[in-house]
Amino acid sequence: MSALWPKAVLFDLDGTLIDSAPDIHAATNTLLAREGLGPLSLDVVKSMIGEGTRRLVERAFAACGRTLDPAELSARYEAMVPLYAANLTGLTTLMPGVAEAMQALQGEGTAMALVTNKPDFAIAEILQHFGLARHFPVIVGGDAGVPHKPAPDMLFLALERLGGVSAADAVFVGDSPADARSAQAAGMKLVLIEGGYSREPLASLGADAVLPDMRDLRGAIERLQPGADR
Ligand SMILES: O=C(O)COP(=O)(O)O
Ligand SMILES: [Mg+2]
Repeated sequence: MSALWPKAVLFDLDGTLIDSAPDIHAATNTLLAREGLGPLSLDVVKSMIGEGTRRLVERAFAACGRTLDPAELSARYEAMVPLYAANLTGLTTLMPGVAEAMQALQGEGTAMALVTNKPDFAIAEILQHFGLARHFPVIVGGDAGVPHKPAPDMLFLALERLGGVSAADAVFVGDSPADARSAQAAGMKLVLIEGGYSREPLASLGADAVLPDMRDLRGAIERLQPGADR
């Protein structure tokens, strides 16, 4: 890979680096059960992940026939935080090929950042647990104070914190429509990885590459280099 491109690779977390759905599923069903609701299946909860935990809680209650007003939703979100915080990694696994892909990029000196809609309370412990923390000098999480993906703002904030990398010199790696739309709005190259939590077929999202898993991430990024032979 050229030493000049890409200058940075930005990663999504849930459904891209980790399969966190089983722990999110368990916490969600505990929350619902307190009100005599649920349980929801793992696949249903997977389909609710991607736009942050508050949105997930709203969707979970809606799926049980409970439309929450903003104050009711805030109370349920506040109750979800300790439930999920108590079990962030017990059932969660690293997605295939992640460790190797991170190692390869790190070895080439590519700057990396994490850009996740996941709330901040959950991020550090998960990264630590899976040995990923050292790869991410920059983390933009769900409490960063800028609009969530699919808006491009979190990606721009990460590029700024990496020292002012331009979007044209960066690649975003994610699993969902929110990831696709944020990268496209930011003007970044986009790689989508199968096996995450997308509610839409990845082939329909206009990615520069769709990969079955992270194993060939480095090669796929190399092929996206402007001017590279296809
Ligand atoms: O918590 C979520 O809903 C999604 O998080 P992600 O942006 O890392 O996929
Ligand atoms: Mg995701």
